[in-house]
Amino acid sequence: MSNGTNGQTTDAESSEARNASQRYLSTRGEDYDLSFEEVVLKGLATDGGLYIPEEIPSASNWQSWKDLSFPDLALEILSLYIAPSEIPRDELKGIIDRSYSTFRAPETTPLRHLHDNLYLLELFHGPTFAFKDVALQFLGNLFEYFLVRKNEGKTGTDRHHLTVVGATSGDTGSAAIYGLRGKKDVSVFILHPKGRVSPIQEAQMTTVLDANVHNLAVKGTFDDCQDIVKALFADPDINSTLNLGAVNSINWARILAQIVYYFYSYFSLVKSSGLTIGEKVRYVVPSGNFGDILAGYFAHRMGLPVEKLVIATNENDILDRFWKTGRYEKKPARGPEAQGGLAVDGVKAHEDGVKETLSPAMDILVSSNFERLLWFLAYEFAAVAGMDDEWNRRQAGQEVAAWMKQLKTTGGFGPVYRDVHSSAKRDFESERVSDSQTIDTIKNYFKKIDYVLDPHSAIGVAASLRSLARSKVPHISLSTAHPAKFAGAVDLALKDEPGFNFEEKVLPPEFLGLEAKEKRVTEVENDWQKVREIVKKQVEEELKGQA
Ligand SMILES: Cc1ncc(COP(=O)(O)O)c(C=O)c1O
Ligand SMILES: N[C@@H](CCOP(=O)(O)O)C(=O)O
Repeated sequence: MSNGTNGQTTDAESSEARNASQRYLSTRGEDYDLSFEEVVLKGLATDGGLYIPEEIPSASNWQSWKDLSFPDLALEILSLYIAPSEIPRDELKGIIDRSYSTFRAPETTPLRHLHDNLYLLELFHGPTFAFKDVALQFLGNLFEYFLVRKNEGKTGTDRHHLTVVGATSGDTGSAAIYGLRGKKDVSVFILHPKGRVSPIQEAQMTTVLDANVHNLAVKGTFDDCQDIVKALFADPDINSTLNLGAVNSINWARILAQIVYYFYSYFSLVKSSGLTIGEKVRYVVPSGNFGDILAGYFAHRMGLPVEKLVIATNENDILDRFWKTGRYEKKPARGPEAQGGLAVDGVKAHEDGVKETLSPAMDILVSSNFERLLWFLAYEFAAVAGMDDEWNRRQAGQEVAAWMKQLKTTGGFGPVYRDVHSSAKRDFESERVSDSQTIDTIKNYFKKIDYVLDPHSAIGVAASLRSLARSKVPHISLSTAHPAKFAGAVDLALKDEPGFNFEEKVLPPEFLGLEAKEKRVTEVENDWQKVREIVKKQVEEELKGQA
């Protein structure tokens, strides 16, 4: 283990200065006792696992945070996971303040009352109009902070250069690019599935012409892009020579930053409704890679009064099927969909099993962050045996490693032990929403309250309505993107509605003329070794230019 503090302290000293919630381990058990800086810069663990804190901190004083601004609340929450010996509090505050100064809404993530007990948490007021900005503005500034510190007094090839590689189904890519464009000592490579992101999302990424930004259009699906990224991280050659960094939600900092808006929206609700602090609410989260809702799980475990976290999937429903059956399986669709034809809803399914839906950012077959939840479930299961913490952690790591191996070799695993499934059902419920239900929801809310939902947020609202039929507590439904990013789906739902005009009602001035701007993008085969060569060559050129 390295000390992660620019050589100022020994390993033992820096480890001691960190609480258990500020020390990190891998979900597959082989990597442990890492610092926050190490896990942020490494992204993916050496054993292929994802980093998690050794312990989720209990925030006994959370109620005292009620009147804090978004950045001040972020400082309180993030400080529990980042030791001041790693980032002094005033410097962490500086990083946070810079990150949220770019948001258009004064509250950063405003809460809107839709009707009755249903509230919408608008997460799309950042630079790229999607919830990813909340974490990626922070991560971009965090990378910069670590690099400036590492490179102090260094010149030429002695400088630490970070090569960021990320996979996107549309939103992570542009948010990462906006968070990292023009930053010193960083090259960014974003892989998107060619033709499977919306035209605005594609333009947001490819019209950024900064020299350190590279868009790669992969002939394949989002899962193929994600697999290529993971294969690059697993390759010792490129990983160590190019210092790979992750911007996807495999990077722990992504999950961490998202915990903040669960608390913030709870306090907004307390202040704007009759809710008494301490009463329970439900959060409903449009889900794909399981990163957003996992942040809600952390908030809940830290003490936030959550009755249930409701997972809302589109027709790519691996998560929904797990909650219903206890089995986690990619399982290609049966029937006409499996032949690549049109299914009931007009949804196109590809041979690989991924369906092309109207909510493309959630067209994901394998949800990478689910692995983090599995670790906590396996830990809880192991703890029943009454052994010590170290034993429980080892057991959890072994269990997760075995499940992941089975997923890789057979395409699925399960059913998991009954107690593991029950623990998952204690905290979560799930709903699957079809394309036609998505369209109906967009239509209904436009007619009912003159509000335009994007298709992903509409999935959350449709799931919320079902959940409201089971529970009377207030529901906070997460709105994950601005509707202008998904003009096709919105237009399909609303084009015949009297009074609807996309340009006037939906399009923000920032998107005007975007698609006509100059673009830069490279088409690549669905082959990780070919991608590796492109990345290597490009970084070498950039480094030569700097030497
Ligand atoms: C607009 C939008 N909604 C929902 C999701 C799903 O979030 P998660 O992958 O964190 O589950 C994504 C992307 O992942 C997204 O871009
Ligand atoms: N929907 C995402 C897919 C990548 O997920 P991530 O949260 O792991 O980065 C996207 O829009 O790119």
